[in-house]
Amino acid sequence: MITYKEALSLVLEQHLEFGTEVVPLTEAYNRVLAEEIHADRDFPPFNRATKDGIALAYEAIENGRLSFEITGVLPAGKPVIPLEEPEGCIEIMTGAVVPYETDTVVMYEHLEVDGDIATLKKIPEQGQNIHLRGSDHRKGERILPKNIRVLAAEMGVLATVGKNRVHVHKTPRIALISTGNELVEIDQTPLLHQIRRSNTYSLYGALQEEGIKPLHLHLDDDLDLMRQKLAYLIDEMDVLILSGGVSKGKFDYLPQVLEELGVEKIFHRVAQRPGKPFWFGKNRNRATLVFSFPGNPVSTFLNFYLYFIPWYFKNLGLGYEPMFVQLRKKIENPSDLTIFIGANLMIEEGILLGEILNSSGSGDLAHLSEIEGFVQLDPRKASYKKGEIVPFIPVKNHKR
Ligand SMILES: Nc1nc2c(c(=O)[nH]1)N[C@H]1C(S)=C(S)[C@@H](COP(=O)(O)OP(=O)(O)OC[C@H]3O[C@@H](n4cnc5c(N)ncnc54)[C@H](O)[C@@H]3O)O[C@H]1N2
Ligand code: MOO
Repeated sequence: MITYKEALSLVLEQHLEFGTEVVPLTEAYNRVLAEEIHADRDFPPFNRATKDGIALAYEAIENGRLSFEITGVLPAGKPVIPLEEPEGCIEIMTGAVVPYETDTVVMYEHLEVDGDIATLKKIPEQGQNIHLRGSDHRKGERILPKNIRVLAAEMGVLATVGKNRVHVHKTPRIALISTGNELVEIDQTPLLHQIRRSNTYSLYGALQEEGIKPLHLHLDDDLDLMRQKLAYLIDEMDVLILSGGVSKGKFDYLPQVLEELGVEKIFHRVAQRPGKPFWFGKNRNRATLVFSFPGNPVSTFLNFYLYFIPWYFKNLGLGYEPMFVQLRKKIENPSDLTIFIGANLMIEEGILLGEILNSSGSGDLAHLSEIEGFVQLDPRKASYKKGEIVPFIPVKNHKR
């Protein structure tokens, strides 16, 4: 049996090409950019007034002038007009082009306006209230790198450079498959020996958070049916995520069927709890990856965030920085497995703390909605002290 660290690095070694595609900007949200974005003009493209008021030439103030005749009005969206008289001023609105002959904008609140004469209530600073052309970015400068997620701010940046069609990485074709004869559809009333399938619904949501719409299906523990359906899915999909049927039970057929179908086992079983019987493999010809997670609800859920998410982020070139928290209480891990315990985050005096929550084990599905992630405790004779720093695997807000 391999360690969690070894298993993770074997997963992260795998690379799949999903290809790229062009989508309309309104559909680019949550996708990953496959092109660098450059400023198509200076940012801002002209000297822009940042207040409603008047534009004037500061030299006139230096010459002792406090009152200015308004010689024109300049709204945003109109071509610039010149200041004809150096002793005059132009009424200007936020977002309008500051006339070349002027260098200072004074807002209405600092003026007394009587007819077409504006008088300063106080002496302004030269150059104030002007957002200078090119001061944010120069034309041609890179303003967004490749391989970042398009979120709200990026949508705005793409819009401002006129990208109504955006080059993004394709999302992978993923099949999400539950297995097990004890599972019934969620609209059915289970008999005493049955339960509704829930694991793949958790992961359906988790994949949707990544902008992925998986194919969602169920397989009964029937060898022939499994062979037939999985053969098709291995051909058609980039990734198979399975839940259940990978431990030592008499009907745990998956490892056997997957290998029969040419999916090479990379490992089976990891020295971790929960999630130990995880089976991971790859079909080399078709480059399909198979994440076959143990069926206990917490095991499936944890392993998805432990292995699939870091792999997916790395595969797309998105950063995935490990996160750490301080333990709020002393805790032991005398076992020989890496254990993962559900925890919440809290901040005390600016320090991120992990508070461990009690749960009744890997079948405790309802508890998952209360946790923000899992703390990772490697096997160790000495106990983990209060205040010790340990890795944390976030399951909420993991998009950093
Ligand atoms: N002799 C051994 N028995 C078991 C071992 C072992 O090493 N030796 N490992 C245990 C561990 S750890 C786990 S985890 C489970 C995993 O077993 P499987 O992957 O074969 O999962 P199943 O037996 O199919 O299911 C386990 C459990 O989870 C429920 N389940 C499965 N799928 C779903 C679903 N989609 N939604 C909700 N619940 C699901 C299933 O009904 C079972 O209760 O094996 C241990 N046994
Ligand atoms: O690994 Mo199992 O996931 O302990 O319950």
